Amino acid sequence: MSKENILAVENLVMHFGGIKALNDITFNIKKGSVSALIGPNGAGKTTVFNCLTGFYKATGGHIRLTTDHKDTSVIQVLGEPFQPLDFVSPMAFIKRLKYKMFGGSHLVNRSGLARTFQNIRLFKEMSVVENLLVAQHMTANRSLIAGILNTKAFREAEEEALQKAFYWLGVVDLVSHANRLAGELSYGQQRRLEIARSMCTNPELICLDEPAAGLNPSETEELTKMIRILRDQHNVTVLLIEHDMGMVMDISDYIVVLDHGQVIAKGDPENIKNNPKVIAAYLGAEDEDEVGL
Ligand SMILES: Nc1ncnc2c1ncn2[C@@H]1O[C@H](COP(=O)(O)OP(=O)(O)OP(=O)(O)O)[C@@H](O)[C@H]1O
Repeated sequence: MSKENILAVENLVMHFGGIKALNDITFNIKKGSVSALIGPNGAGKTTVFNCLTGFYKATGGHIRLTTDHKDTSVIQVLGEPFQPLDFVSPMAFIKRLKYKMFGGSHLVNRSGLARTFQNIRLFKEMSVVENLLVAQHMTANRSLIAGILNTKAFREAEEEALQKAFYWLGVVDLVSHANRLAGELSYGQQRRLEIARSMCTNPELICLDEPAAGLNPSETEELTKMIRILRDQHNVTVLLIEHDMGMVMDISDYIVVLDHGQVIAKGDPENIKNNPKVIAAYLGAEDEDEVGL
């Protein structure tokens, strides 16, 4: 894999019983890019995200995440099945067993990948700032004993977490809403809060599942600006699933198009706009004017 790629997906397969949701998906995502995964309903986009983030254990294939500090096989950290070699090498057996027992999506997040969901999944009964503090529990330097004794290190960790929460609230323009319940925010604000919450886990790659769904045009414009800020000022690579073609074409450096669980096209927006396979298969229309490309 090229050093420039933060993510390499190779021959990814996901079956649900007889349904072949993903059939041999291969694509790479370059570090520092904004890339989009598009395709018609049911093409397999969310299933790809679910395999990347550990919500599903892929049926086959490889997913390699290369961040500044780690080179991670996502499928391995999720606990892939025992392989013949494991029964020959005790070390390989122990390693596999460790991942099977303690692996999971938390390890994918620790490796530098975070996501948001198609349906907003905030803690709606908690305040805005509490949502961001919860997101930091894996990284914050805290222990039960330190909490009971209220040690200096504990207080410093609390202060740091609060500072980070307010930093990201500033980026997504929600500082003045910090103490409101998350469930009381407008839809657009909740979407921004979800992004801030993901950013509190220090990802190098963030996967956004339909971030513009339900937003009005001015909110979509704000979101587009924010995604650019993430890429340009925070060195974050962004991979998004989106049906708003205007936004996708405007913001993406690279686009992967899926249809019926297969990649039918990859390339820059100009390339994708003019690809007859995409126009016909993805949007089911011959005329690109009809489909907004
Ligand atoms: N947990 C599951 N069990 C069974 N089938 C599933 C499951 N998750 C997804 N599928 C199937 O996999 C296929 C791809 O679904 P997926 O949600 O990934 O599509 P999508 O491209 O994200 O669609 P949309 O744009 O509507 O969100 C569909 O046929 C879907 O019914």
